[in-house]
Amino acid sequence: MKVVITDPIDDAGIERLRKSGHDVETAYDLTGESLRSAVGDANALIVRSGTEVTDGLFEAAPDLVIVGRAGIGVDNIDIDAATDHGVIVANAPEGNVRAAAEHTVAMAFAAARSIPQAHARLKAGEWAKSDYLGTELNGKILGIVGLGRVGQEVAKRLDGLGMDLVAYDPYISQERAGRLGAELVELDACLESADFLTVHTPLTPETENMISTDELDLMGGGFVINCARGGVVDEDALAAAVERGTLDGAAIDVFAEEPVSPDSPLVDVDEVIVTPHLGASTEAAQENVATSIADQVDAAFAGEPVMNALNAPSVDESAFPRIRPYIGLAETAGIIAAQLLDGRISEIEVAYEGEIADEEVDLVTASGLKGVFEPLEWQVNAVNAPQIATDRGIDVTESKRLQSDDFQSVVTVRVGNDDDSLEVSGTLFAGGDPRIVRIGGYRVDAVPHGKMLVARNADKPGVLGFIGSVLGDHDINISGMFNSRRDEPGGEALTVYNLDDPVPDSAVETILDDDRMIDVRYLTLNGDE
Ligand SMILES: NC(=O)C1=CN([C@@H]2O[C@H](COP(=O)(O)OP(=O)(O)OC[C@H]3O[C@@H](n4cnc5c(N)ncnc54)[C@H](O)[C@@H]3O)[C@@H](O)[C@H]2O)C=CC1
Ligand SMILES: O=C(O)C(=O)COP(=O)(O)O
Repeated sequence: MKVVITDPIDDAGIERLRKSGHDVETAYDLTGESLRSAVGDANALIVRSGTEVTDGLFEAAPDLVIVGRAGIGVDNIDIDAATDHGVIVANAPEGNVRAAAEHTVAMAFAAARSIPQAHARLKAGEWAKSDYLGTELNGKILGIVGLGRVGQEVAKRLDGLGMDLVAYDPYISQERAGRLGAELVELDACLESADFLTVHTPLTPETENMISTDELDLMGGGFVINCARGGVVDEDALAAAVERGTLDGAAIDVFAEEPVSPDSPLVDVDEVIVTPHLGASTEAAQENVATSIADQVDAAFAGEPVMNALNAPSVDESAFPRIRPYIGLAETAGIIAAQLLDGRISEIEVAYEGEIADEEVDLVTASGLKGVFEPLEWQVNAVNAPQIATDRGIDVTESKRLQSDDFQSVVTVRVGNDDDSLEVSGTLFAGGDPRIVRIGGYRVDAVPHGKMLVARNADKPGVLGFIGSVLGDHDINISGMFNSRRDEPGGEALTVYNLDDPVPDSAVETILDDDRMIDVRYLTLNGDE
């Protein structure tokens, strides 16, 4: 498989991918057409914050399976577009957290003691000792906006250095904040009390410019640190607030546009200290995120769960071996169900009975949907199947029942519309052998594989012989067959055939022409033609 890496990652990740046998290409600092052509035949794309992964890029890379972000922030990746194209987006949310937290602490000290400014003047030959009277962090109040992974690590470190903590994060509990020694407050209260304000939220429409002129005015002094994302703090407002003395200073690692223009007001104001997005740039962090992403790319190629997928159903690694065989079974049940129902499908139910009902089945359900959509020839996989269902106005439900009447576990895909509905159930026999055990109201025992014919007919003598002879006339060999009768003798019957040879339309028509036949469908599974 081909992996294209468009922002520098640690060699450990590249080596891991090469060891797995992938063709790894690096193509840094590209934009526009050259970026599009670099990813044209990629199966995986690995980026950091330097590559904008847009809808257009997905269009240019039709074979992409996964975009791996060797780091945390995914604001540079159009995840909706990825989902539309059936591409997994995964990040590495753990590996650089400590690096980002340490950089934040370093920036707090650097701003409080004017280290960069003093350093520059001394290097220029000036002994400016009397110009710098710093601020101690000890005893001051740290306001944290966004108490997630990085925010919490910052809290622990600065609590240990004698700061008092307040935090604003509408999505975490008071109890969790309390465990970190932080008082959870509203944003205004956080701003009013903070001597140092540090932001650690992702950049979203909600957080963009959430700290602007009015918010900075509430601080009325102190320092603002942004080692999260450019644009969470309004850059012009921040530069102006420092310049007019509303704030004592600021320390900024991330910018709305990167690389930041030398003309940016933040670069211009002396009391604003800046670093070029270095929060994650430690050896340990880079090795962590690069290897984490390499492993996830490998998993995606192998069809295994991608641990930090952001747009695909996630599965616990330890549970995956238990649900794995049901992924294919649900897909097969979906394919069969979709081909046996007439008319547009407007609802799909994926139902679980028995032991499987006790598992995390999001991925199995998504595979059932994929199966239903596959015969409709929509470009679909388990990533975009739920989205496709929503886009097409198809109601999807999932149901679970811990009891199963006949088998250890049964997965059923039911498709329906206003006129009709049809369900196909499957189970796994010992050794993981998939079997279809119910089609519509019929109990069957059919091996779902390759070329199949499903026939519904009046339960009358000679019908099976008739179908067999039509197939024989067309040189079609029957490798397996299961006949099932519903109700009383003389009612309706359903027969599932496994065949060695394809069935031409003419054979289906000849069979259907017989009065005793109700319906005949030729299906192919597992990519068979
Ligand atoms: N400078 C650098 O090199 C690095 C920057 N980062 C950035 O740091 C930021 C935080 O990363 P993590 O802590 O890992 O993310 P996280 O997802 O663990 O935490 C984010 C927190 O922000 C909170 N939040 C979301 N919307 C909010 C809002 N409107 N107001 C207040 N809180 C809100 C969430 O509830 C969550 O607790 C991200 O933007 C990430 O990209 C991360 C690593 C390195
Ligand atoms: O992980 C993050 O969110 C970061 O901001 C790190 O960005 P980078 O990988 O250094 O471009």
